[in-house]
Amino acid sequence: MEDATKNHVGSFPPGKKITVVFVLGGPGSGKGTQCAKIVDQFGFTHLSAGDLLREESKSNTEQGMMIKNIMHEGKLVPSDIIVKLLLKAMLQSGSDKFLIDGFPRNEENRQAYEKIINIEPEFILFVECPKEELERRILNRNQGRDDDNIDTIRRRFDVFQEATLPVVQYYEKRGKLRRVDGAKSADAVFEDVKAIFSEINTQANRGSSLSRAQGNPLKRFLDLFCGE
Ligand SMILES: Nc1ncnc2c1ncn2[C@@H]1O[C@H](COP(=O)(O)OP(=O)(O)O)[C@@H](O)[C@H]1O
Ligand SMILES: Nc1ccn([C@@H]2O[C@H](COP(=O)(O)OP(=O)(O)O)[C@@H](O)[C@H]2O)c(=O)n1
Ligand SMILES: [Mg+2]
Repeated sequence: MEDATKNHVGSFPPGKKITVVFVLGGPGSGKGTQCAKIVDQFGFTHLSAGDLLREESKSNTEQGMMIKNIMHEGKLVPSDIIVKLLLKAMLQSGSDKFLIDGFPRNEENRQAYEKIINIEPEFILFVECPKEELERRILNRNQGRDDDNIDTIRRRFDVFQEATLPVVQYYEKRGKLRRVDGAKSADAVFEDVKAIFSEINTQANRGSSLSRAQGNPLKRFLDLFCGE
């Protein structure tokens, strides 16, 4: 991977409110589809953890090859890698409203995010959909994805069940979960999504999501990952 210390990626302007929404749901539930609609209507910056990893996997490095193999197996990439990619993309975007799609997918992802980025999510949009429908959608997705084959799909379902659902429950216990029925048409799902996002828009002036007490996230990132 490119060494972030060699790039000036900037930092979040001090005092600026940074809004983060996590978007979770089974593989094929329509996370990416809804995120595109939210971007159009609410002006968020969409960061797909899977897309960032797919891009990184193209680099002709040991890490690129490792990511490619893990994704092909339907397993989860180590959290430090994905959190680094997310933070870099957030800082480079210059945006202050982020939809983080497909993250956190396990407890380790969640803890790494808290340690390194630590911007309290406004809420977690959870797109629910039955397994049979997920399988049907993925097999018809036609995006040429290496992991959209029946063997990998089954393993991704297992990972979702075993690793991601506990994270969903974690946020549910804290009153942060906003569920939508993803089995409806994409436009019908978006009607429900709109209602949820309109709610945060009207609360836009309620204090900062960014925990300033934690200091500059870029500095924490460099300290934690790049040593000296
Ligand atoms: N509500 C929906 N009804 C039917 N098909 C959908 C719906 N939402 C998305 N799709 C289709 O299902 C596939 C998976 O959607 P995608 O947004 O890539 O899901 P995810 O990002 O959760 O894996 C895509 O081919 C997409 O066009
Ligand atoms: N937080 C994440 C997100 C994705 N990934 C990897 O990326 C793959 C594809 O993720 P994705 O979000 O693009 O998949 P969909 O849910 O959109 O089908 C996952 O199966 C994992 O191998 C990961 O390791 N960690
Ligand atoms: Mg997706």
